[in-house]
Amino acid sequence: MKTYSVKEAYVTLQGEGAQTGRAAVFLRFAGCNLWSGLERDRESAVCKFCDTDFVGTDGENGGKFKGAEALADHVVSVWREKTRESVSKGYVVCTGGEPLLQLDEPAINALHARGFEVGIETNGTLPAPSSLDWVCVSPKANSDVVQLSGNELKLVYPQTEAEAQPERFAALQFEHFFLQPKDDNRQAENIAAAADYCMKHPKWRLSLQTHKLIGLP
Ligand SMILES: C[S@@+](CC[C@H](N)C(=O)[O-])C[C@H]1O[C@@H](n2cnc3c(N)ncnc32)[C@H](O)[C@@H]1O
Ligand SMILES: Nc1nc2[nH]cc(C(=O)O)c2c(=O)[nH]1
Ligand code: SF4
Ligand SMILES: [Mg+2]
Repeated sequence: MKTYSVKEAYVTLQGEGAQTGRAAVFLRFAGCNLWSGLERDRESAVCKFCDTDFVGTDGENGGKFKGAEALADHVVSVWREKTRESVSKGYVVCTGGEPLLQLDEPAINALHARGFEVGIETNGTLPAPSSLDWVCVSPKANSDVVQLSGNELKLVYPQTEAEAQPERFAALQFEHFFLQPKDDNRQAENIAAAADYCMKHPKWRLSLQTHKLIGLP
């Protein structure tokens, strides 16, 4: 039976993109294919600006889960701990790390069977199962994006590489196109640059990481 490694799982409000403000279980899988997660490897990683600790299984409600049923039961218990609505109205956002290294059809089916809608945050380097209810792809420079359709494309901005410019993605099959200012030591300039791009190219909308503004995880 497959074991799923989960860094943490908690109820918060989706802070980013078109589902901003919606209560969800954030199910953060351990591990990523574009960075080891160790600070000593950051500068040599493909993805250098990650704002997330996805190493290990030691976070809030983290752990190793044997099989899709155990994983989905755990998500139910996290949802019930916080939320006054039944699981049949539940929403789970699978993230990481890179969730598609682990999230598979049996896990999605088990979450659906318990009544959850299932969303994903992915870097797009692995194909997303078509049974997902919401697919957010966030392409990274120097990676091969294979998931070229979905609900929203959310590009961290700016990325200097030519291949990671918004123009490269604007014709792909997504309902929503977002620029999300890169959270680093140039945050103010990054927000201004993203806002300016969205004004000049109205196909794109600004995605602020609103959870960070109000102190939510
Ligand atoms: C931590 S990632 C996990 C999911 C997946 N690995 C991915 O990159 O899409 C979740 C979201 O945070 C975004 N993100 C990561 N670091 C960021 C940063 N420093 N500033 C803004 N957004 C960031 C990612 O681009 C992605 O949309
Ligand atoms: N509140 C909140 N919203 C988010 N949207 C995407 C996130 C992620 O790290 O995948 C994230 C996150 O970490 N927290
Ligand atoms: S791909 Fe996603 S999880 Fe992996 S290092 Fe980049 S932002 Fe972080
Ligand atoms: Mg995050």
